[in-house]
Amino acid sequence: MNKIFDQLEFVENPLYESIIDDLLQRKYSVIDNFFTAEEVEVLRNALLMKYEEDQFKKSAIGNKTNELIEKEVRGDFILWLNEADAGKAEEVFFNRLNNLIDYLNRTCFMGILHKEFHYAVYPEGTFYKRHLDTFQNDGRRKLSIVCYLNDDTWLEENGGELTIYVNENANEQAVDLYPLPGRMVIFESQELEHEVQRVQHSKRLSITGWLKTR
Ligand SMILES: O=C(O)CCC(=O)C(=O)O
Ligand SMILES: [Fe+2]
Repeated sequence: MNKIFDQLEFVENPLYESIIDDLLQRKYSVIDNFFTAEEVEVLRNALLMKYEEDQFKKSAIGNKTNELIEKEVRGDFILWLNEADAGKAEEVFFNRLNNLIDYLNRTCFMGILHKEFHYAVYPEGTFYKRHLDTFQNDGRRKLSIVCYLNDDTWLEENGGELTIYVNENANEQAVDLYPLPGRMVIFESQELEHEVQRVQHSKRLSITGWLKTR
């Protein structure tokens, strides 16, 4: 199909439009129920199976120092996803994300060419100290995306909030977001510092990733 038909077929998507509006206005967007309860359950089960099979690795931080210092910064365990040999669960995930990426590229000329995603498990007692995602020394990271895979028994006292630091009229404000199942948070990687508060009583499950240019 040629370009003109492509454009004629374009259908405005209200959800994606609201994400774009949020990003333009405040550099982050929170989308509850981006994934359905069933999709979250399937992804959570896939994550837990791999976690129990010991496929996860202790996360590292940009400048490799020693284990002790790393634990003081971030305590999660991760497993990178490979879209090329994704299972059924991850296929649903990538389809949904690719749709959003296509839309962003078409409507905002975002120029997103690459993406990288990993599963993450924050065991009880762990956290990720305040940082910018360019900490990982990757200037190509444009948008950070986090999708939460906890079950619906997740309680406020479990902590694990994602705190995003936003500047409003030169005042810094901390926005606390609970890792609720099906919730997706998307924010500007180069702009917003954020942290994961200490997780209590349970482990915190998610997929985190980046949309990248060039
Ligand atoms: O899990 C989250 O809410 C955020 C994770 C994060 O900041 C990161 O992996 O860089
Ligand atoms: Fe981060």
